[in-house]
Amino acid sequence: MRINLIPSIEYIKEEEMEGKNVVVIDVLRATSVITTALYNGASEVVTAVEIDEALKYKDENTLLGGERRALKIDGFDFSNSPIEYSREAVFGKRIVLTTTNGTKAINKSMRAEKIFIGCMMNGKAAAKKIIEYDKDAFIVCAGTYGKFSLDDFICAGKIINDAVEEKDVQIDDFAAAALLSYRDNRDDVISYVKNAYHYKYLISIGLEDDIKYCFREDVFDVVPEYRNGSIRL
Ligand SMILES: O=C(O)[C@H](CS(=O)(=O)O)OP(=O)(O)O
Ligand SMILES: [Mg+2]
Repeated sequence: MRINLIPSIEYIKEEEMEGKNVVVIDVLRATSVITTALYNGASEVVTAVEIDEALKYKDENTLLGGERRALKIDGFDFSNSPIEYSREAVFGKRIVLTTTNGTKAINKSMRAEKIFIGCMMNGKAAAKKIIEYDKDAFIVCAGTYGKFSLDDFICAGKIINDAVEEKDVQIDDFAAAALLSYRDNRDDVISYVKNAYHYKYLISIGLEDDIKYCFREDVFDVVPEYRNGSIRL
């Protein structure tokens, strides 16, 4: 089995995903939000690319979350801060999420056989999941505004590290670079991520706690999966 890394949305070739499994990563912060919400008992997460599309889902059992320029959208229940998606807030609720990068990366991965949601907090579980299926897989980094982003890259490195420790898999050179970056920086991943544009932007608007939250490793043993229009455990 082989794991290839797609470094950002602009590198996705949708036709290459046919018959492969995919782990989509947007560690800051969409896939960290999805994993947190489902772990805390949300019934499902539906992704919407546009704000108007998300608003159409609103009903008494549905909460809207997401961001534009990393800020809460008018009329929405949550921003894109995973810390807001507590058990008290989301248990039994459907969440509709629209974000700049992560929900687009999920949408562009629809042709894959299986679509899993990965982040630092469920990295080991996500690695085990792709190994369990023993099928060629892509790790898709959402990136920021379509471009490569260090935060997703090091998270991919963590998942690849966990996968190669589990099984002797082949990896492409992007995956090897991510693996080396993770291994060289695993003792202080946040110092590595400080070099990322997106880190600096989130810090500038006061979201340091979100970054610390998202870079905790293996605190959730669940792997959300997209199936038939929504993401569930
Ligand atoms: O909320 C986030 O962290 C980003 C927003 S942006 O890149 O600053 O516009 O969204 P995401 O889709 O989770 O990367
Ligand atoms: Mg992001």
